[in-house]
Amino acid sequence: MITFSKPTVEQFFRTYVITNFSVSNDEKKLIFSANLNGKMNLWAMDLPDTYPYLFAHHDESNSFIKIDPENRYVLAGFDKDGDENHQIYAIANEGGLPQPLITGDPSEKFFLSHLSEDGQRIYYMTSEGNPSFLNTRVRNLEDNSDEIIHVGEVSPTNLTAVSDDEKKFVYLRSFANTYVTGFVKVGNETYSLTPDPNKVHVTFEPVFVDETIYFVTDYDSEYSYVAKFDLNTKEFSQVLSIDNESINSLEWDKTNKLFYLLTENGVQDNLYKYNLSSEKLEKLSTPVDVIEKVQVVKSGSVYILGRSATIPHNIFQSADGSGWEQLTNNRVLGLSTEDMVEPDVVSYKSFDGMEIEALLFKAKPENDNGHTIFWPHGGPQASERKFFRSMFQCFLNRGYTIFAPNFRGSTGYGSSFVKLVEQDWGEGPRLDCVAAIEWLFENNITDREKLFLVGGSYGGYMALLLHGRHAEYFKAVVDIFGPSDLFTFVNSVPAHWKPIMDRWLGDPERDKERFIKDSPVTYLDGMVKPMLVIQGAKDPRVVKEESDQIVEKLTAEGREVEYLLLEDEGHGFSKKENEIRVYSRMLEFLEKHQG
Ligand SMILES: CC(=O)N[C@@H](C)C(=O)N[C@@H](C)C(=O)N[C@@H](C)C(=O)O
Repeated sequence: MITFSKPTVEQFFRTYVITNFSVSNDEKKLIFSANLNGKMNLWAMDLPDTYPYLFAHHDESNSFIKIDPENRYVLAGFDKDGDENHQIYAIANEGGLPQPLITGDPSEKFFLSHLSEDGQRIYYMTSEGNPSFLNTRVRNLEDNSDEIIHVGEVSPTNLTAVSDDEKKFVYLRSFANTYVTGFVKVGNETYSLTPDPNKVHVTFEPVFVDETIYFVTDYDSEYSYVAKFDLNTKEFSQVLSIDNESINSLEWDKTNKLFYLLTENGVQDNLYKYNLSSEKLEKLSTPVDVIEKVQVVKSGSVYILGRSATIPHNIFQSADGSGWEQLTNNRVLGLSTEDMVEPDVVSYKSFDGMEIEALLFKAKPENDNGHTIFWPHGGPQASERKFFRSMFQCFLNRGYTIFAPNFRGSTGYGSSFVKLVEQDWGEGPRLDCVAAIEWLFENNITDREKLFLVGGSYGGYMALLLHGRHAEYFKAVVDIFGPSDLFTFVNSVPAHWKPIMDRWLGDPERDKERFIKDSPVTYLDGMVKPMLVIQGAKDPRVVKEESDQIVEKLTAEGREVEYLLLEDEGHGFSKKENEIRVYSRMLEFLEKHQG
């Protein structure tokens, strides 16, 4: 009989990511962004035909897709090599090469906010002339006029909703990830959507429904809920909350007068349907655990993009939220879901008794190499969830067990929990990681001599910090674009992040002692284990200098450090060949240091 060899790294990394999609009003065209041909491009399906064809070729990451309601053109945002300076392009309705529409100097950003119902006016935000707070402008496609309608001030300000008559505008102003206020502008009048904008809370997902603005907020609450602002009485009131779940997105079905609500519940999402007139809330079953986008079209059909731990990104459609048809067939080359690993959701007590949830991916006995990878997630105000990562499934297949804790500061566990990392990047979350490691040993999941540490972004920062302060736990460490020095990091982030750095991380002068204590570079002497550092040269969030400096300093001390720099990537690896290069190198590095 013919026997086949074990799956290769290449097999896992030939899985594609779908980052976004949009369906035309008539549901004849579905456009999605994916790296199907190795780089990120736009692909389309002429529904009900689900065979994808190349729709727009640009080889760059996409930030949005918007189809003209009259099907004359498509708008899309692209950056350059991961620099996140997204600009707005137009594509013919039949597809082709994107042509610049609202663009400027390559260092500027242009974000789509809203396209008018008739497809004639494009509302957008730009860094041009206001890099920290952003300005809002409207481009009229009929006469090509372009005017400013709002000057951002105080903090980054985003136009988030426009009424059908284009006379009322909702703006959100961010002071932190956990402090976002909303206000509506009607003529010369401005009203706060919540009773007191000076109270710390978030406001997002505003939707105009006749004379009411529905939105999501955690105003005076631990979990975010749906609230409304009555434009006639100017009154705020609560509409709907779901016990212990944070409502995260709100999609309005205009035809059936109902909302699709997406909630974040720890490591997975739930989808609900809420009928506005009957006030009936219905929980829907979904084909995936984590949903990244929901779109409801004119007919009332609902489309979702999502993934589970063993199911890569796919797009599904349902007539009414019950029963899903899978439209894309994105799968891992030659492997079934049974060949992969579904995580266990576990929890452990941290140093102060706080309960921390975590995902434990156990290597299958036939693959198990006895080693564990400890993975602190990025963000930090994000979480590790039940979503497919080709890197995880590949490493599991090679025999590594993976442990990913949702340390304090992670999202999905209420507003107070997520705030615990603010102005405390290096103490509480680090001790949660240390408690997790001890828990792995105590429960015989991991052998003391067989632990690796791998993390990206904030997870890379945590990997560096844990390495510097607790090197005894690890055999070797992989840092993927992690901040290495909080003093240099705080000054090098994108301009529109700067106004929120104080609440998020702190002030380098006021908090000098803490910045020193929590900066990985303070602990160079402790970084004695072999290390691999990976960085995208165009990363605008954690700039190349953050990795350069730690590599230079450790090399000067004679430590064992490998450095992989990718010239055409930013904060992530969007190009297939780069992804394969990065993860093959990581695997080689781990195998070399198994001992
Ligand atoms: C709204 C927003 O973008 N806020 C940013 C300050 C933010 O939280 N960004 C994170 C998603 C991020 O990029 N963090 C880096 C450091 C990481 O990936 O960990």
